[in-house]
Amino acid sequence: MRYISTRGTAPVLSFEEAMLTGLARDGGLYVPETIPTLSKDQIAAMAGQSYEEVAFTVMRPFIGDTFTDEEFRELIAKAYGSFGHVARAPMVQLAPNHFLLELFHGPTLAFKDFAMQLIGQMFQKALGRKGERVTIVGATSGDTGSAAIEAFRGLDNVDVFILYPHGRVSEVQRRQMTTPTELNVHALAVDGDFDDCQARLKDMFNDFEFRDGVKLAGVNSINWGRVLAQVVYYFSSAVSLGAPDREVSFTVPTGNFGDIFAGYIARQMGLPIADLVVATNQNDILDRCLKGQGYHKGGVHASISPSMDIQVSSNFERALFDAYGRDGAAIKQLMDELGQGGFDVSQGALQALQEIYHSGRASEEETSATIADTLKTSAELLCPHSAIGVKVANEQRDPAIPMITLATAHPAKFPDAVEAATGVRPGLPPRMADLFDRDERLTRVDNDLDALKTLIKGKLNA
Ligand SMILES: Cc1ncc(COP(=O)(O)O)c(C=O)c1O
Ligand SMILES: N[C@@H](CCOP(=O)(O)O)C(=O)O
Repeated sequence: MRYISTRGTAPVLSFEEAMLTGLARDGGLYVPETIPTLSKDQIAAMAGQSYEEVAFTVMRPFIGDTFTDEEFRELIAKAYGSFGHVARAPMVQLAPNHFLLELFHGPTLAFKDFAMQLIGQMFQKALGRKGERVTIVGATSGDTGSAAIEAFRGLDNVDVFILYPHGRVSEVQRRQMTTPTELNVHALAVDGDFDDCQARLKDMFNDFEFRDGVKLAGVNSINWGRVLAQVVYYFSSAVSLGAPDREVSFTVPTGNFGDIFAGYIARQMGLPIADLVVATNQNDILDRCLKGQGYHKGGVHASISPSMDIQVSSNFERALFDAYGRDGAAIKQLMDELGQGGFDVSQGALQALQEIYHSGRASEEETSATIADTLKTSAELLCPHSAIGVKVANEQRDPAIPMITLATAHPAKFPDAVEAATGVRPGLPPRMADLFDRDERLTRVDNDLDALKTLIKGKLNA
């Protein structure tokens, strides 16, 4: 299996190389050269299997000879062993033919744990045998950072720096990043929004002297391994509702487009998915674009679903790459235009996108109302991101086709928004009960590439 860049001019890499490289050297994102498919029988055989067995079947064709089967099974087992639910990704029913896929039973209570726990294991194995050390820099609107710090804290071969927007993540998210005591992990509070953090991260990857000097690696969904691990729960949930003999649809609360893109990959692999619905908050650039209004940046507005406060949606580049017939030069041109403020999508590419993705948005009021309604009608306490999914799914779903809405975080990560909507303050699980008593360690830093590079180099040399 070989990996190519969405901008067409970076070296073609193996899975291991793509995983450890992060952003392609031409500024693009790595994608598999071809998408392997699973037969109907292979998908049907997943019924009744453990999450770990499904994970092995789904991911194995993508990893080439990076790990032996035995090694890969062991890494998967270690990754999901710490999850708080035996099913790993259980489902509950909200209404006839509407299901909620709970992706928040991992160690940091968000869907990011599914990929990050595995990436942590894969990095450790791959770097350990090469005898190499890398510097991971990540950008977060709250959940990627906490999941990455949890997955990599204390590991031998990595130093981790997480850039988060100062004052724009929930207190639980911030404390998950700032309270671990292991000295190889660092939380950096940037004076800016998430788009600024992600832009500075990509600047670092595009600064080859810095990149090569610190051996930069990435664990955002820039990294193909992140997307790959998220493909698995599309299979496990669809099969439990009757796939491959029955079609299902998915609604996905969306920001950086990694999670919904994983759904698209599942569909390309042969999973019968009728609709893939993108659900955004008031930062609705993706909804507007998919409705034919072009991709034009506005400001990022802080919301009660802070993890989705994103305008420059990194993985949309992967979706555009396929919609433009895998024309790397066309994608480079669009991304250059995005740097100047935005671009219009060609008619053919828009049609290709609309054949795959539907979309909707939820305002702040609609998000709160959905949290309250869902508690009343289904006794389910939603986080604001999941509520956006449920609101959009309710509007768009075909009652004849099972709809699976992804619940991307535990409500206790966003207690203020949930309490304001319902009067109920969700509590953290007992293992995190002392989160608010722990000391915090963070560094404030300007939204400035040189300041960040100096800070990171200084900490590495300390
Ligand atoms: C809780 C939560 N929901 C949804 C999203 C959106 O996921 P994606 O960025 O993969 O679109 C994120 C962050 O990315 C998140 O943290
Ligand atoms: N919502 C994310 C934003 C980063 O997304 P990623 O999937 O590219 O890591 C977060 O919580 O940080």
